[in-house]
Amino acid sequence: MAISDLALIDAWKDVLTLSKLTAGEQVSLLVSDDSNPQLVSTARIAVGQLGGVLTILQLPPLNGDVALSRDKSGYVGHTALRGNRPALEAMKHSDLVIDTMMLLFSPEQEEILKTGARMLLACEPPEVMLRMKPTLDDARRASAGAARLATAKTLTVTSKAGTDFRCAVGQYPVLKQQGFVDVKGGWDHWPSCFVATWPNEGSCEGVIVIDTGDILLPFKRYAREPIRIEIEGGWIRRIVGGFEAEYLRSYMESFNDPDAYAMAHVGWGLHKKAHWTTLGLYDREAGLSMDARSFYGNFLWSSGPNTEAGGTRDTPCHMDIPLRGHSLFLDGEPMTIDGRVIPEDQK
Ligand SMILES: O=c1ccc(O)c[nH]1
Repeated sequence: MAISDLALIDAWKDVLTLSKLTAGEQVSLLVSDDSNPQLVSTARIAVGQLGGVLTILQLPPLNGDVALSRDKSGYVGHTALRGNRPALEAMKHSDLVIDTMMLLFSPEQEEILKTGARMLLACEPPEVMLRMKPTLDDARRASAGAARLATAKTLTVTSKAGTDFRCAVGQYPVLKQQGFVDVKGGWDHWPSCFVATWPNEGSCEGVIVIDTGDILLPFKRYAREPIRIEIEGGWIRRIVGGFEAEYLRSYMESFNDPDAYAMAHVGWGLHKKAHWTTLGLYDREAGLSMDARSFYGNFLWSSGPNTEAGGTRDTPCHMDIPLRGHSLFLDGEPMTIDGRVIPEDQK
């Protein structure tokens, strides 16, 4: 449903203010051919009204001929920034980068963040961004989850459908997503609210069962039957089931890249305005489905790249799989039980 430019300009101003944009700061707005025009035009006005010094970087599209879908998260890491020194330097000299193109999982993103620039990814449909506009309350919940995750040594997950998974954590940083970026060198994504980390290398063991109705991204489909993922030593070894399992296997095989099978981030959703149901109501090409990644109490696990965590696996194949009805424990303490968030400070 359409929203007014005025509403979106106001939302940008709120999110940029939460992101501590101050007058005189250098802001780069990264745009590509499939950036949402209303997002771009309203961001320009909001940055201007807050006194930011704006540079717009328009980069050509890439990967269209190698990706198997139009989803920006369906082929990650290799971006039009590779080899483009002027654009990279502009971003490295910025205080804030607004990314409507999707640099996530690229080595260039890490290079930019190391300079202290803050980065905000923004590429969902405008009305979704408005509905899920970040608040300080989202930040409070995400910070509480992240603080608990930062001291954890083990993460275990179970479900009535048969998930029985464990891993050690602590080797990699915590990923806290709250929808705005208020720290130097920080990265965030409007809209989102969840926490995660990458398991210690080689430590993931067990089974994850994707049940009927669970979501597979970037397929943007609800599974119509269970899929059993068998994990040993940090790697997905077998994907067992019927058609759904065959589809997933076949998609992952098409990348012809062993790193696609590495376990990547694991965590739980903390957004109260994100819905499991919206995926069924939207055209599949409309956005990334941050509702699915963020809905309150999900168990979000993923496969493939870990460059975002400072690792070296930069495979373009990245699955994000948010599951319902799971129980997630840190050192035996429940964060979720059957998909319900338990700690008071994350409510
Ligand atoms: O915002 C995001 C989007 C995808 C992902 O894997 C992590 N965070």
